[in-house]
Amino acid sequence: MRFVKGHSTENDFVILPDADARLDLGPMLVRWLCDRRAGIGADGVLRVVRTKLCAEVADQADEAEWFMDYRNADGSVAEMCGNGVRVFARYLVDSGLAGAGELAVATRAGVKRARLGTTGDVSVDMGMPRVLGVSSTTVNGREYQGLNVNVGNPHLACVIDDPIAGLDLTREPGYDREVYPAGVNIELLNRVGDHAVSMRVHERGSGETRSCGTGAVATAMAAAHAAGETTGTWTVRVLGGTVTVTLDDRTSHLAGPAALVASGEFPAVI
Ligand SMILES: N[C@@H](CCC[C@H](N)C(=O)O)C(=O)O
Repeated sequence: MRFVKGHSTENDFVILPDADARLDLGPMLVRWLCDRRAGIGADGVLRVVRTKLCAEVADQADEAEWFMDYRNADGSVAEMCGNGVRVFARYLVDSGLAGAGELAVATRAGVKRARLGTTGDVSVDMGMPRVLGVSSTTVNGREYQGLNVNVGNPHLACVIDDPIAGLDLTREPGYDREVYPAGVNIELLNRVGDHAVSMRVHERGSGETRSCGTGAVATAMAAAHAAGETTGTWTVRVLGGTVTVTLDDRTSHLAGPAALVASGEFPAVI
């Protein structure tokens, strides 16, 4: 079985080319692929499959030839992955499955449109994030209030005064399971300058990661909200680099690097 390894700002993925939907991608295989000691190692898996062959997204096939079938490191399925969709687009272009320019990708959260050249950064239209209210999280015994934002997947983004560098995110932060029955991605952020924030994230299904694209959009939304703004461009610094989020009154865009770094093979039966 062939794989490609890619990342954006160190949020890393195993990419599995499966154009004809032949692969039975169960949670055990995903967990092995993502295992950093016994497997290949990644925060998640991106299966590359023809949209028309996947019943759950076949209605998007007229607009997007390829479906990003995203899985978290624990084997769970998620609706959307902002860094993943940019790495996915880079893979499609670099492998000749799509041309550079604007490129539609089917996801469980609907069609996303990426824009990229033959090299360089990838930008994606992430849609309008939905602010659903406020909620709170408990990290290292401290409670923080934040914004409940849906970016296709669920987020709780908290602007905090405590320095995020001092937080221990090795364990899952506490959250309100009535508000988030299917789990949540939790971002903690500090303002670090004019329209600039620094963010750490604990991802549902993957633990602390070095970046999260949907999390960066939720973060920009929370930072804008705290500043009394609804539009604008935000620099979001993460442990693995920097991404940019632009909010306008119709949609949001996420831009930043996306790179393919290795390829190889693993046995079909592991
Ligand atoms: N890292 C991703 C988000 C991946 C999915 C998330 N863990 C979830 O379960 O919703 C990103 O870049 O957006």
